[in-house]
Amino acid sequence: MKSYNVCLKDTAKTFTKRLFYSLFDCEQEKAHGKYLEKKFLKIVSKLDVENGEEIWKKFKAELPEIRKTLDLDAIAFESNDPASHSLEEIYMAYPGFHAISIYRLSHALYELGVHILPRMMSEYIHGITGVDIHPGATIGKSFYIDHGTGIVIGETSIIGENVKIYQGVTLGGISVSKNLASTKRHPTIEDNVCIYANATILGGDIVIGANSIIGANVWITESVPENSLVTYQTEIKIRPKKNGI
Ligand SMILES: CC(=O)OC[C@H](N)C(=O)O
Repeated sequence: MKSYNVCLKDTAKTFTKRLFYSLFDCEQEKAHGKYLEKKFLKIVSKLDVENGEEIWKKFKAELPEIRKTLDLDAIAFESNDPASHSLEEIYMAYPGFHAISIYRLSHALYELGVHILPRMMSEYIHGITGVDIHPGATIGKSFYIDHGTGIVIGETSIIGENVKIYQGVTLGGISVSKNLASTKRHPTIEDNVCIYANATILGGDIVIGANSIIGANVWITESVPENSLVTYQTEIKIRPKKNGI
């Protein structure tokens, strides 16, 4: 029987947690720098990834740029959410910001050709926040997720700059079949689009044009031109209660 090194899940969890801490906290960076390298090399060698040391060097060199991009995300959170009181609150308490942080770190590793560790990192943050962003997705600058929970962003999604999404949004595939593995299966969202709660947007050819607003609960399987407002009509009846009902 083949054995799988599943206890690496714990190692990947601690690695991801400390990587996040050290990205934003200089003291933590000093405390964990060596630890992170050691754990990274341990994980990738157990996962049969070649050139671990070279990958770590390249990844480390990308961290300052990732930090700058995340600082822009944090500003997007603070300037879009009327419920936030400071930038510090975003770093300390926002699940959406935690999720985009781990996504940007995992995406960098994915782009360096590492596959299982980035997926373990995204599953770690998925477990904490309910936000499931595949490390292969492409997400532009100043991305804002409000009320991050129940969100799914598929592997081949492409998201432009200044995009805002709310809880329950799915950017998914219209059909799921193994032979679609190397095709674009998930939508493209252009710059400045806002997608409200529980909208489901499906299909690799689907483009949501720039500056559009996608209303809550819509189900979209066709492209939307720039500057559109897409809403879902439902009929709600309100009447006085009769005999207690
Ligand atoms: C998000 C989504 O469409 O998932 C379905 C499948 N895992 C795929 O990547 O196509």
